[in-house]
Amino acid sequence: LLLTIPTEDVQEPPGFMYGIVLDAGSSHTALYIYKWPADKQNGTGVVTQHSECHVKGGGISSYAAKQGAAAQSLETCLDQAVKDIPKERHQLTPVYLGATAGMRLLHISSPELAAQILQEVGYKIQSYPFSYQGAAILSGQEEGAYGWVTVNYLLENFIKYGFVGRWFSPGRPTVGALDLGGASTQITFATQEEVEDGHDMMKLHLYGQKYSLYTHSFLCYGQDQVLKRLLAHIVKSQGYSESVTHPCYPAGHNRTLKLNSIFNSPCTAEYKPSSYNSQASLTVQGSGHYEHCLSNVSEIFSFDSCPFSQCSFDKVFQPNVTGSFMAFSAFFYVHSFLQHTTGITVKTPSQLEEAAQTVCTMTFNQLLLLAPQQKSRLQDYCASSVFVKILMLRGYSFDETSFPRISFQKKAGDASVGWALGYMLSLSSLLPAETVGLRKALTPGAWGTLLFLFVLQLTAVLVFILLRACAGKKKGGSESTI
Ligand SMILES: Nc1ncnc2c1ncn2[C@@H]1O[C@H](COP(=O)(O)OP(=O)(O)OP(=O)(O)O)[C@@H](O)[C@H]1O
Ligand SMILES: [Ca+2]
Repeated sequence: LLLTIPTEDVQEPPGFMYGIVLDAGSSHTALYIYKWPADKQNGTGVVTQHSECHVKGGGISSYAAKQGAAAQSLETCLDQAVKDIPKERHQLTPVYLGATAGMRLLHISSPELAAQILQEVGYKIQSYPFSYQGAAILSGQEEGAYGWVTVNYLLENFIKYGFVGRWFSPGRPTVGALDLGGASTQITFATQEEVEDGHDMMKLHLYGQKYSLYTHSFLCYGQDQVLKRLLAHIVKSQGYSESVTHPCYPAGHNRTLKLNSIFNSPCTAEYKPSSYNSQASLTVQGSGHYEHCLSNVSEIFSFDSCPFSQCSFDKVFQPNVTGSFMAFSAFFYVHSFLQHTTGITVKTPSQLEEAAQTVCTMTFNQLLLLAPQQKSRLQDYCASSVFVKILMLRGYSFDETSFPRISFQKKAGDASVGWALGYMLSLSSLLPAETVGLRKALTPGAWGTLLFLFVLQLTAVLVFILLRACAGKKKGGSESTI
């Protein structure tokens, strides 16, 4: 009967709820729309990505000098969101803006400008029909932790829907998250080891499980800022002359730039000359010399003196890396460029080194033939690859065993990997601390019928037993008379 009676989980067609996150990164802003079935119990792992929109131009912090321009840059994507989300859901749709390292840097150099930009983008979002939930600068720890939440939510490592119609804890280990942005980089993973610096520790309570995370964000170690710092270091070490040799640029490749474009960031302050003409031109001449590139990139890290039992670099504590990792954003771009241009499958530390070395010795024209659509970035891939190699192998200490357990990807299923999804899940009620129990429900009609049939069956059995007993007595009585 249970098999034949139709059960219903929903009384009406489900419909979706929506949520929007604007990821205001240092190099660009992306708008993500997420959705989940409107009737589903909170927290049951059903949030998926509906669509995404990439804002043209730079990150919001790059519009510091132009009042109103940062807000205006978001219009196209916000207009798109109005079209992507059904009209009747607009007012129920929360919208969050989170800014990362570009705004952290602007906050260092000019807190007033940073506040003004946040305010103007906030006003712009509020002019749309959605439910505005604020515009904030995320701390490095938040950025790392939300990235980790996204990765593990998408991999269904917190809870999973079983075929018997119940959510359960899959009991799998979680996966670490490695994010390489334009201005900062984050490493986050669950660890049993003691985290010696309290700033790098985060405790999360999700779905009835406790997670102890190590997370650290390195400001000025995002790809764009590293390239800037490398140039600044080269300019300084070659005596601030008007023309410098860059060992990580392809041999024979030249470039001219303004000194201001190197020294306009707090990340290059330590290399800045005491006085200089910001409009002066600098000629950079590539030499494509792998060994020199390696030593110059190594010099922008500090590997000496550690106040803890062990450090990654720059006096930052790090426990041993453990388990699997997902590496996204520029880790993915660099990894896929290396594999595409060199034909080497980069799965081990030595393959990473071999591929980086190969790219560093290629000429600009060789690179252009292999990746013509990336013309403006080609000069930087050798430096970025060498940086990724040093950061992962010497900094984070991934080795022959742990490196192959890193998966380089920008998407998991249909969703982009980054902190945005984890941010929305955490700020809304979609990520409960306690475990969720969900049962199949019967419609009242079916429940009543079953109850009636059960009572009927019970009565029939009782009547049957009673009749049998009576018949037995009668039989016994007639026997005694014989
Ligand atoms: N398609 C691409 N190919 C290669 N590199 C890219 C591509 N798109 C972006 N990048 C570069 O990758 C780096 C990281 O980009 P991403 O968008 O993750 O940074 P962001 O979010 O703007 O920065 P942050 O997280 O530090 O605030 C940047 O240096 C960016 O210029
Ligand atoms: Ca980012």
